[in-house]
Amino acid sequence: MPSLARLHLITDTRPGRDPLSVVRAALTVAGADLVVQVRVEDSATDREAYDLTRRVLALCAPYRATCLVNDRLHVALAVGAAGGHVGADDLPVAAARRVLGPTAVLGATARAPGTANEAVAAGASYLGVGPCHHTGTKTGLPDPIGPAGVRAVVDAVDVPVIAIGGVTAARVPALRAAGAYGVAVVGAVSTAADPARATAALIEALTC
Ligand SMILES: Cc1ncc(COP(=O)(O)OP(=O)(O)O)c(N)n1
Ligand SMILES: Cc1ncsc1CCOP(=O)(O)O
Ligand SMILES: [Mg+2]
Repeated sequence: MPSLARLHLITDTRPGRDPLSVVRAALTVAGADLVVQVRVEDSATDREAYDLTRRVLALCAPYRATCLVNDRLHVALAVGAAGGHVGADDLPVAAARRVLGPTAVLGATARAPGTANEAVAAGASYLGVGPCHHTGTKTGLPDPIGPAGVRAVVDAVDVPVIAIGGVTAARVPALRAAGAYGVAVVGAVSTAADPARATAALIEALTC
């Protein structure tokens, strides 16, 4: 299995966004060094999620970039994506692992060492850890854990930690110093005036 890319771009499907053009731009810069996670609004139908994921997968394929699906693991299986990501409101990690099979990429959300350990024991192959900073992309989240919170999880597990929540290129060095393997972003790329340039800045920050 290829190693996990350090930059995870999560699709922004809020009204008025154009997730496919953002994914296209990011891929031209990052290529295989990108994970694209398809995340749709809870109100989206399975058919909408399926159609978007098929399109994202088609964009990723020529670059050999990894495509994951948030929450809806049946969609991941249906399109042949590399795996999925689950959190507290989704299938439990062990159940998600059974659904996806032993070799799929499976991410799980954690914000503390205890839940992080449980997720890894249940079969998570990476952890999404946060929110690290305040974010305008998702509401109802607990307080940000900052780089120190990331460090606490990193020290507890032996899988890659992907920091999420308010991540910008400027914030990457502190997160990497805290032991984060990589970062997941929505707004830093999708609301940028130039998503390709924003992707390049994140890649550069992650490679320093
Ligand atoms: C890489 C990564 N980390 C965390 C999340 C959040 O997942 P979850 O807690 O299930 O929340 P939703 O994204 O489903 O609203 C993620 N998607 N990706
Ligand atoms: C889905 C999710 N889970 C925790 S923060 C977040 C949103 C991250 O978006 P942004 O990169 O715009 O802060
Ligand atoms: Mg979820």
